[in-house]
Amino acid sequence: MQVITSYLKFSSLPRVSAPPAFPSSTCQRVASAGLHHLLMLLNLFILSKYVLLFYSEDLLKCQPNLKKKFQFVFGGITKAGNPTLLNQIYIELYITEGGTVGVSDEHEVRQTETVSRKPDRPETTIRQEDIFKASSVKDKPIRSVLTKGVAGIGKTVLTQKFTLDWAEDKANQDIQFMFPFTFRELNVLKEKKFSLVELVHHLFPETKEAGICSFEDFQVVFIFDGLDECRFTLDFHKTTILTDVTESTSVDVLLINLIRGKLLPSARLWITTRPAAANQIPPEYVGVMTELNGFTDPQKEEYFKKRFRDKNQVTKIFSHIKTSQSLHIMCHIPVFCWITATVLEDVLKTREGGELPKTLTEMYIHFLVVQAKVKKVKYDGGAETDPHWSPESRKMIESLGKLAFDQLQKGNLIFYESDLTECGIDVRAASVYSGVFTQIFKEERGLYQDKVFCFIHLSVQEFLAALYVHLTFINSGVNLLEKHAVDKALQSPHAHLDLFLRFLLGLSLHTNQILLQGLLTQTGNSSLNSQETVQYIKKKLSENLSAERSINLFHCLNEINDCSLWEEIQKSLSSGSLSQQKLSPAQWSALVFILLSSEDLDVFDLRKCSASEEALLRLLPVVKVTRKALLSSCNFTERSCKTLSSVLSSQSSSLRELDLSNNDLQDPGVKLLSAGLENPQCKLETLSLSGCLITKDSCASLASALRSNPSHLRDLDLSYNHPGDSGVALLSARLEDQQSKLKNLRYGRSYICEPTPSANTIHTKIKLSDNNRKMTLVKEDQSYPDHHDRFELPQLLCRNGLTGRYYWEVEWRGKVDLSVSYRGIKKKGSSNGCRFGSNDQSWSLRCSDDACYHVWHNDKTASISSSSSSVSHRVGVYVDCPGGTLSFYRVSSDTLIHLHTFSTTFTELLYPGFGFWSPGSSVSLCAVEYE
Ligand SMILES: Nc1ncnc2c1ncn2[C@@H]1O[C@H](COP(=O)(O)OP(=O)(O)OP(=O)(O)O)[C@@H](O)[C@H]1O
Repeated sequence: MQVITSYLKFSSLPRVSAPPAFPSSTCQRVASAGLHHLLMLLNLFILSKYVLLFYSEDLLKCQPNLKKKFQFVFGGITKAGNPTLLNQIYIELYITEGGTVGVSDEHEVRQTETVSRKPDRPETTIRQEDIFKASSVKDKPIRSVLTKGVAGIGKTVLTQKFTLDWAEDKANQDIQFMFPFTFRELNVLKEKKFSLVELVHHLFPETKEAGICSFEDFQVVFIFDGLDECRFTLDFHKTTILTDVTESTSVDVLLINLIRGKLLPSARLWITTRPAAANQIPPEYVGVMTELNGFTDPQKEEYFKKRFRDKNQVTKIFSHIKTSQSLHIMCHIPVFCWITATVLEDVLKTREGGELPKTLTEMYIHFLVVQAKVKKVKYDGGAETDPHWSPESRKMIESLGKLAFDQLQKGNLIFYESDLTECGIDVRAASVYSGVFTQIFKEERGLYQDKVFCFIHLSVQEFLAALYVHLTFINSGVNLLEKHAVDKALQSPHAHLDLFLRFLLGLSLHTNQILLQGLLTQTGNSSLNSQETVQYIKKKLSENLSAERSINLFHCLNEINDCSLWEEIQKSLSSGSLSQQKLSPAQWSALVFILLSSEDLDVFDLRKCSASEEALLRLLPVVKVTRKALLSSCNFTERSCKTLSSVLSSQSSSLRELDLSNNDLQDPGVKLLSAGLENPQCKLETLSLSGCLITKDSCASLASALRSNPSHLRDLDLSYNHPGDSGVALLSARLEDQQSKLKNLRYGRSYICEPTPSANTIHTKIKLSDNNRKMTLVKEDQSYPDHHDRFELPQLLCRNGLTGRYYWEVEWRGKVDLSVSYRGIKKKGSSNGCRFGSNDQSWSLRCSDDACYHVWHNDKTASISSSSSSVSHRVGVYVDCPGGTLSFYRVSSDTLIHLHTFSTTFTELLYPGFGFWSPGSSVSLCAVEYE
């Protein structure tokens, strides 16, 4: 074989047996060679051609085996029933490039790089057959791809399709060998020793039969599916370097060296994993990171069309799914489509309408019930109306549950006969079990031709394991988990108890226990008390968990219908514990998934999560289902306008009120937005564009949009902009139009109020005059009665508690503070706790004749840029309490020039306040006219 290989090196090797073209280099050499040489070259060419034919035939032997192995999927396979062809049910999956390898302490620098590069790079999608041709890596071939995806998103099916397309000559014809491994298979070889060549021969015996012992000269692809299931410790630090493909060692050493690129460096690798286990591979060995994002809405429908060929049945089932938002959303994950299809097929057969499953646990309970029914009717000869749980089937679930739990604890996903016996499952009956509960338990021919077993999908094992823990506690009071289930899941190294925890929590709900009536002979307290668990989860969420772990805990809260979920997600996002830049696209979609399936989101306040464009784009599906979106002061640009415009023109959008105030949208942004507004589908009723730096051009596009679609918008707020007289005229014409619904138009200065100084807080040396509208710091004490609220510093609060939006204007002299403050600001003493702007209770613009303007909050200051700070003595203050903004403007010949905006969340009632620094300094409240 060595000789053959060296000849193969000489020419380029086509994978199929087509005769190779006479190499052009050979032709050139022929021209210049003598006869002797000519004959020699001819011999060599014929020999190489012969070898290629011979070898290609061997290569071809591998393909049919792979084809045979991968043409079916488990979903729907029954031993007695019809196998499902992968090509028949396959839906093209949406793979995105990007995402980061999980948290890994050793490679922080590299990770920071990856993360910080990410926002500039738009996500690109890749087709399955192009997985080694990612667009982000153009300059060199991609050696390794790591694909992350949550449980059941379709990683295995994807690798299967990739292999099948190759084996069927449909794609990637430059690859000569493809070796698809699963970590499940490899785990079984944990104790054995192999060289790489022996390992390939062992798992792909056809390569051994063909005598193929060397792969250096071929384009070889290794696929390793399910890194999360890996039971080896992959220690990249300590494992010795191995370069010899014929040297025997343990499988983990082979794997590590393949991944490092030391062993068979020419090979390409594709590894798939659930996200939490991705960090087992150091980022430097990952050429490209990709993520699987599940089905889009049309793909969900396509799935059901392919699954049920009867059109009526598809329409019936799919319209059922659509009646439950959470179910429809859940079907974004393919395995739930499969389970849903199985469940609904049964539900619709037995009863029309009725409650549809909403959570994962509910869905799997229904699935189990369906299996019990099938067993009863198909195998036990029972009638449809008989109770579906019998003492035998109860016993069977208990035994399968024990097996699932014991093996999950040990990290085993493949079992031997001895494991079954240990759980009280009769080995002889095992085949009956797999025949009966075919969709739960399947029998596979193992590597040594002995029988091995596994559950039809890992999630089914996770569900049955949780059910077993629950049953044991209810029946005997024994808690099989030595510690709190949440801790146990959080401490499991590759998050392999995450789904288990979700199911366990789900089973603690009484409503779910009812669904299991007949299997559970009694309902009762589960090992987890829902309320205590909610508190415990919230505590854990406040600790520094990885995004994956936090997201699983959100799923858990959802599973027990906890209504504070949205609040918790907001908290994590706004506190930075779930840092928005670090969330991968799939993690964002997981958050959206949780939010949409759990909450009735009437009002959505983006600022409570993160006031940014990035967050808006990620959470857009949430914006679409809310009635009122508060998006003020979020640093939006034109990009957001374009996206929001598409939401406005979407028929399915529920949005009726949109607050975009205090974003620098400017005219191009508003133009984009107007395109959405003019769409007849747009049903927006209230739009606020206050303080968006817009001019008469925006008014023109808005007026034109309102002419095209006059039937919905009622309130339009354009205050604090520069519409000019012509802009105002254009929009005022819409107010007068009979057809138009527009009733309220705000522009110019709006929300005007006049603060009233509070006599109880005013410092004794501040004199009130001009009907209490002028305040001056004087040298003499004024005669105010004693009051515990009186400031000991020369300042005062006004009486007006602010809750909405307000604007006031003042004329000032000397050195003064124009402030807003919570009422609780300290009054006594002269420390920072009392002075406006020097604490977290108050915000202040300090104006002084000589030092221009400075803003102050919490003892931190910033000066205002010189271009806008040429001092005028008239200042406008605009506060938007719900929007969390406080803006200051310089007023110059009736124009507002923006000085500064504080963006925050006001947690208490605000009060206007004024402070004075030098005797003679004064503030006068101005009368402002509505425009
Ligand atoms: N592209 C697809 N088209 C149609 N059905 C799919 C597709 N991907 C997955 N499915 C369905 O979902 C099931 C689960 O998919 P798969 O086993 O590939 O998920 P996974 O991501 O490997 O899950 P896990 O991490 O739990 O191992 C499949 O058996 C199949 O029924």
